[in-house]
Amino acid sequence: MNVLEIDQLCKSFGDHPVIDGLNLSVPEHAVFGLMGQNGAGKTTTMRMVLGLLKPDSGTISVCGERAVYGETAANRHIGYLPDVPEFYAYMRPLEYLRLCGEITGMRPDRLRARSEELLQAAGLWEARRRRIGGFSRGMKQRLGIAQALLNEPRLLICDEPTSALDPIGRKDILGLLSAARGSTTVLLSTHILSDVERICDRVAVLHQGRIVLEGALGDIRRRGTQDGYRVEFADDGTAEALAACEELRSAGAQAERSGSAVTVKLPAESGGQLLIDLLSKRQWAPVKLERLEPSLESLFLEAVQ
Ligand SMILES: Nc1ncnc2c1ncn2[C@@H]1O[C@H](COP(=O)(O)OP(=O)(O)OP(=O)(O)O)[C@@H](O)[C@H]1O
Repeated sequence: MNVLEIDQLCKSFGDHPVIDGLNLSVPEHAVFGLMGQNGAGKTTTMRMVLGLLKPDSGTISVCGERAVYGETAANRHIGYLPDVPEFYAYMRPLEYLRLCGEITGMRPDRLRARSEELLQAAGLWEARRRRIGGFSRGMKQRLGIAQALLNEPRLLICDEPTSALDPIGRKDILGLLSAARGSTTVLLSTHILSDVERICDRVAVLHQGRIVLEGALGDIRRRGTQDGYRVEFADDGTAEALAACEELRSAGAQAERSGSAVTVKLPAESGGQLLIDLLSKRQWAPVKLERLEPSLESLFLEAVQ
């Protein structure tokens, strides 16, 4: 079942179309990375899912329930972590969670148990007597996740949750989001590709208002239009000869030499056979031949160019 379904969504600001026929399905229990350049419309999309912004057209369903601008009914399925969560600085974490739980009508015994459990999971139990005003950005982000998970939402939406954090803070947040996948579905917007590679099982790239690339991370890698190899020789001369080889160029390949190794990028349809045939015909025996996994960065750049 899909926790989130977006169908033909459009949104313009003035005469500037930001979202232009967006379709997106987020399956249950995925950690789904919504990628896009600055200004691609990731936050705009999330605000429409939360009913905070009115789409010009199109539909959004959360757990089968229509999300409507200005109405909060579909939001009971959603936990939301904004990029910079705001807190009352004078409060302590348990007080803050109690306030949030009371606002949404949680039962007092359930609220207490859930708050304690989430503070432990977020690594904030030791800090439970400190005021939030003295928390680091990473601690605030972890408290934000605890708060967003309080009501056991089916969908946790996080808007660039790691962008302001140092590597340790990032690792903590990614660990928490990854652990949350057992109990919820995580939709995470980001332009940090290494974060996506670390925790997401599905990704979508938003560009010019639409999804231009979408799927499971492994499938997307296989779908790249270039097939890369690294060929290493015992000497620089053979590497130079391969890099300059006319047959590679006429097959639409790119070759780049570094010392005695050559990186060859072949069009996907020609496959590695072309390279193997060439090495055998010229009797250029490599000491090492490896296939390169396309990086998410190269796939992302290919999708948005
Ligand atoms: N309320 C608004 N009024 C006018 N233009 C807006 C408004 N909100 C967003 N925009 C414009 O819509 C476009 C998409 O913005 P949005 O914040 O959704 O992008 P984003 O993908 O989240 O970017 P970033 O990664 O930089 O946060 C931008 O050009 C932005 O200037």
